[in-house]
Amino acid sequence: MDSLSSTSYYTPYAAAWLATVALFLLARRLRRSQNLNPPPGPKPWPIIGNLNLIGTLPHRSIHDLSQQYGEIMQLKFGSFNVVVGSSVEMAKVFLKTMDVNFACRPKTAAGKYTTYNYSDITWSPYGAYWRQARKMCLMELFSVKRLESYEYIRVEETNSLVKSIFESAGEEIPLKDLLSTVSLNVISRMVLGKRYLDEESNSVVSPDEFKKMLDELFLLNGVFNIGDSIPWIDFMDLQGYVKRMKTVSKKFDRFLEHVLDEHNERRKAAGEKFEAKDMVDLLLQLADDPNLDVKLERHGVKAFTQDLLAGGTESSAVTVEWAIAELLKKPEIFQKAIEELDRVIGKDKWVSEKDMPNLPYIEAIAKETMRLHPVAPMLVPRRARENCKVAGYDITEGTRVLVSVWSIGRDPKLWEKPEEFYPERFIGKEIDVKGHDFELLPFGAGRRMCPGYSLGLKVIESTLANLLHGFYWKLPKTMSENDLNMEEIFGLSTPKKIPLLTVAQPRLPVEMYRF
Ligand code: HEM
Repeated sequence: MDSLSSTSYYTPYAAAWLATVALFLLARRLRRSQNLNPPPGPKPWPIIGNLNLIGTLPHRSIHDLSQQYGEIMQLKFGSFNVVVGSSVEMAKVFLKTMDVNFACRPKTAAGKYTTYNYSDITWSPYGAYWRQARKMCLMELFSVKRLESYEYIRVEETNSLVKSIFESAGEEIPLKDLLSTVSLNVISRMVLGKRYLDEESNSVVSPDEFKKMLDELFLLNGVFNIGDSIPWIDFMDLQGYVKRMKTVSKKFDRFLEHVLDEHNERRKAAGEKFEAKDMVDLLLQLADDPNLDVKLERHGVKAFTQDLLAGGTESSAVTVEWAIAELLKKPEIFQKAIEELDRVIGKDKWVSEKDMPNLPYIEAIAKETMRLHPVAPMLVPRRARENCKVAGYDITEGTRVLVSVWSIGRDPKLWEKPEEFYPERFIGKEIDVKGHDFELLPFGAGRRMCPGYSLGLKVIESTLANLLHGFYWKLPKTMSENDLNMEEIFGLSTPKKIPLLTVAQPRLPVEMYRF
């Protein structure tokens, strides 16, 4: 009784006290924001901020704005500050000097609904769970030894790509479809232990359906979902994206449950003699490890597996499709590539991964493609963990940070005739794509840099080299170089808007295509 009466006695005082504290904090925040010196940027509208300035290709809208406001600018997306760095100097600050402050990701609907509530690698916040995930990538999943041990898979799958192109010689080929089949097969065999998605195998999802699921996942992870910027209208799901996220994530879950069950059954049956042969085996073993700093739960294993499948499939196929499209516009580059391949490899051999250091022109084509068509034109968004100053400007905690590698790749101060596809610009230059040279960052840099970059690079370079070695490439008869549409669509990756149709003719002796 006593306690009840004392509670009611104190309630008005507590409410008044709370209101005073809230007012004090609000006033302090206001005072502080008035004293801040934010990066330059367009004046935001109430509620929407600057969202009215962002078109269907956000990287292009943001590039145009940065031409006006400079190498560091601040936009407002709904109620969130978004800072964009679009020069080598700014990329260095965000991804190197102050990387630790920007190594977090914003909370987005995509992270919540498509990756088991941020349990994957890409969307998990900076902290012990994410650090452990990166350690697993470095030590286990993408170690040099592990990648080498899977080389035979990459060779077999490239051979089967070459064979299927050979069988369609002279016909119009939708190249990206074939390329994503190869990368899906490579990654599926490395991660899941087999081509789960063979037409014949009894998979719960058909290969076509799975590719559609991956496209949808990539798109939804990159779209500008209004609810992420204006949280109080999130529940309305005005663009219908959240509904689509929930649908695609249900489909993935059904598939991943099936994969994990099969792997666990095999593990149980093998008992003590069990040996991990693919990445899911490794992840399940890690999930059983009592010494892990942070427990890896079943949904974590599913989220990591999905990240590996998605990261490994789409990006390399998109890049190789862009490379061939650029070459079809400039046939003289084909000629130079062929000269190098004939001289270094010869017509009686296919290109192996070990040959790549001897093929500087092919490497240059790959780099030039990634300069003009980076898969993630503004990387994956980061989030400021604390207030800080960059270039004399104040960046407040929670600000979303984009690094426009798309703008850096087109910066006339760095590249002569930046819009021109000109692989020669890399010949004799020590610029690599591994996060050291900030003028070319297709995989990002720093703590959040792509953990799969060496696998991605191997797949891109050797697929491209063998496609150029094995075939002459032409546009369909009804098309000229000027008809070739080079527009892109925006998502987490940036593929060609209109998939490339092309015609291949074998270039090597017929017996070379019998595997
Ligand atoms: C052409 C190939 C690839 C390209 C261009 C690419 C590009 C990128 C980029 C730009 C990022 C964001 C980096 C940042 O925020 O600074 C990233 C992150 C990531 N990539 Fe890749 N990637 C490729 C291949 C792969 C492969 C093969 C895998 C795995 C099998 C993979 C898995 C990931 C993961 C898990 C992250 C998130 C890392 C984190 O947030 O800590 N990627 N990738």
